[in-house]
Amino acid sequence: MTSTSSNPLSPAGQDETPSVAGTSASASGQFNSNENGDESSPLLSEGAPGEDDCEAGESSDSDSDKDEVILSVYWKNGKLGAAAYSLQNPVIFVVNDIVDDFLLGFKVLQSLFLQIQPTQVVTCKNMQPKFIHLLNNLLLGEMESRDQDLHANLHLFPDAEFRNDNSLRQVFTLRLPGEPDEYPEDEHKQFIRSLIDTSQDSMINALARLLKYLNNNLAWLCLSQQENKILGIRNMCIDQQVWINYETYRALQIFTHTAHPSLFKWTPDAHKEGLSIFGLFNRCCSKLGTKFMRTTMLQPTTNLSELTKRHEVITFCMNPAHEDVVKKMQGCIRQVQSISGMLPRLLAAQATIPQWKSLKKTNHNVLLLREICCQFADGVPFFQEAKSAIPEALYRVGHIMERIIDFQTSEQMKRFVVLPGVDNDLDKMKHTYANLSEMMMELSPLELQDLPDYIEECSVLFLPEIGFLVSIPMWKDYLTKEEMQIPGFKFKFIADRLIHYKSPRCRELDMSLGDIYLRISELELRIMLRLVQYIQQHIDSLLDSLSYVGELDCLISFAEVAKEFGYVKPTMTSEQEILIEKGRHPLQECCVSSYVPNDTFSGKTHGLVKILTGPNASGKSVYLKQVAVIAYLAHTGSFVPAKKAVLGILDQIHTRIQTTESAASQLSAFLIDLRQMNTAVCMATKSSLLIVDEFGKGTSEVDGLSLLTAFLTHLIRRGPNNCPHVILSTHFHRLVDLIGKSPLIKTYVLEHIVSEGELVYLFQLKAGQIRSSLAIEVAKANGIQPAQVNRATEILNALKDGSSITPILNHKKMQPTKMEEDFMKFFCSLELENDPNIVEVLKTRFLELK
Ligand SMILES: Nc1ncnc2c1ncn2[C@@H]1O[C@H](COP(=O)(O)OP(=O)(O)OP(=O)(O)O)[C@@H](O)[C@H]1O
Repeated sequence: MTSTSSNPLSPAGQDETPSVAGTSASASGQFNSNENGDESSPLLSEGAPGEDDCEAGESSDSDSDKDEVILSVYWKNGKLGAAAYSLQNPVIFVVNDIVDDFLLGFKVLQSLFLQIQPTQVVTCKNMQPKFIHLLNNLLLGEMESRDQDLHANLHLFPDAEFRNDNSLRQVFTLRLPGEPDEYPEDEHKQFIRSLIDTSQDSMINALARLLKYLNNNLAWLCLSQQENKILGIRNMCIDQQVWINYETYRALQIFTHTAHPSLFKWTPDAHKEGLSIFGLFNRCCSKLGTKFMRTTMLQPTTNLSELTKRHEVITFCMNPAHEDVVKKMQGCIRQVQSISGMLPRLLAAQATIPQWKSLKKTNHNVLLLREICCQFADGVPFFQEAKSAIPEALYRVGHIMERIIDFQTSEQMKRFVVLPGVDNDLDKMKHTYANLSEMMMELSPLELQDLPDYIEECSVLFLPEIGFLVSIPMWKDYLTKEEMQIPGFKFKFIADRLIHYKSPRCRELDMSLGDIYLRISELELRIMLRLVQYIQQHIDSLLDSLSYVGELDCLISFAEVAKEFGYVKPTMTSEQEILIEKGRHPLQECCVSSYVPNDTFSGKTHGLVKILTGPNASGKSVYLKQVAVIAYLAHTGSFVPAKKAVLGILDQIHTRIQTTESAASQLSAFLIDLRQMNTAVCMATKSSLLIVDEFGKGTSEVDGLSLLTAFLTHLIRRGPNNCPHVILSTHFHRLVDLIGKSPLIKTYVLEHIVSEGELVYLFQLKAGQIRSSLAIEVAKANGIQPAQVNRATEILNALKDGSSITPILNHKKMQPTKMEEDFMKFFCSLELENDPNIVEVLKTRFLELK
């Protein structure tokens, strides 16, 4: 893999990172601490060193090995953010928020550990127990390999310290050596914002806590406050994952949230998916599949074997001979439900009957799916995995549930009812309980014998918790309290003109059988608890199986889209190349009547830097996005919209396409552009793809052109072995001349023809370069007023010739009036030479005309 996939915190990792061109010098890690030992750059500007407020014990061993790597992680709402620092490479690395959760096995957290190999971990103690448990285990593994004590290294801090506002404030206390000392507060904040994306809540929380931890442990870490030991801050890639930031996701329309159109359904969170890649691909038939697809799209992978595995499933599902099998699989998947929501209730033995039913149905269908997968295991490793991903133990779980729960009666009684044959005592009690009515019928005549003669009828009944009662219809319309008293019988209550009494016989029955219902319920509850305990042992297997089902659903969905739109399987290689034949933009091709496909060849032999020019609206942006989307899709395991695609594994996809100004970012549009460009140039390796659409248009042409030239020159100077794939479009036609010649650069235009002043777009990419964006022709074709088009043409011609341009306000006067024309004619007819009265003559004639 590429250099970024190694531990970036190692000193070697630092060396491999290129130095930075552009604004953010500190991000390069090339700065040294303040040479004068000036106290104006402390490690952190706030907080008292030497104390630590964490709950776990701290190692205060000042002689400890100083190869300390501190990782701070924060996980909330399914998003993990992290920040890390090592003493040997004193740069902070941040990992922007990324989807990770226990259903996905916290894969991101695990690869972060493998990559960073932290010696200290800082996190919030209110994280889910599963998260803390995993951290413990990971750290334990790490510590075992280093022969260190676990508890000295896991630091849990209260939740209150991870509040976004406080965290951001803490982050702004960070002073970096690249920043001028005299920066006022606002500019300092803007400087920090230009380095990291402050909208990434989890990352900011993790970073803030890391800074606080470092600040409180200066002495222990052998850092002096005078010495600035944080030399920079950089974004970090996670191993086996393609680095893509949120701006790129937005620019490529991977996800698009639009507010819900229904006024009734409107809430601040009511979003629905707009036109997006996710929307196009999501044909999953279960929530698990949709969730898996979202995660897959948020975690494009560089793992070749994983991608090959996904491709094989898609190929299988696209085969017309397997249509029925796929339908059967989908039938099962539809019945599978995500049980994570019901888990707390289930494990607390409080699951409702519908929840038990859904658990049983889910388990049953997961096993059916396993059987289908096993039938086709030969040649499809993903199906082979079904055996281990869906363990046989689940058969037993299903069998036990079926054997124990009487679903039909449970539904009627709205409580957990156990089937006969599970417990002898229970069966006996139920038998007695079932025979109670017969017994009570036999008792009624006996009770009537003991009653006064004026009472002609009675019955015996049983009420749970009250016990046995004699029920007598009212023998008079109105009965006084005294009249209701019957010797030997104790009055209980009246309901529906029936008076209920406790007789001596009832009291005896209460003693022997009265709590039978309660005992039955208690025994059934105990059986349920045992069942829950058993299920709990297999819950992880069930959750793993659900993740397998989600993945299968997602891959079937990929296959359906690939089939419908004619996508092909990309060949993934470890070479530095992107070879796409007749590529298409998956969304754009659905929006135009006929889409023109285009090729993309990038690599050492084809050139790594492509500069695209073309008239406005000739298809440059669409082409750039098309390449990025195809490259991106290939790393999700999906097929791609092209005739043929061979793609070298990419470690990062950067784009500078769309500027989303937001109040939250508090950066101007141009600063956002700069940050995106700077991040790309700093991070990109030879295996990265940079897509740049019209960088520099947010400032003056000269400034924009200069910056773009500088960024590009920096990348090209890295040579064929280190230059990333760069595809950029620009209206700065002098760019190519300014950069100079290099075999790495190839120039392209999007074909068009101008016929009789009319511009016709062909959208076909061809080698070449244009010198004009034909904006005036575009304006004409798009209904701009002829007067404005003419004036624009006039100015353009004047600029080309270098002649002067008459300001628009004087322009009208340029058109001579009739009087002026007459005057000019008269003027031309004069013999001017040697006429001393010429001025007087002219004046007189002018006044005459006026
Ligand atoms: N390959 C294509 N086939 C068919 N239509 C296309 C193709 N590419 C682009 N178009 C159409 O052209 C329109 C303009 O494309 P695009 O926005 O990419 O132009 P542009 O060159 O980037 O323009 P500008 O320089 O003004 O930003 C698209 O909205 C789409 O309708």
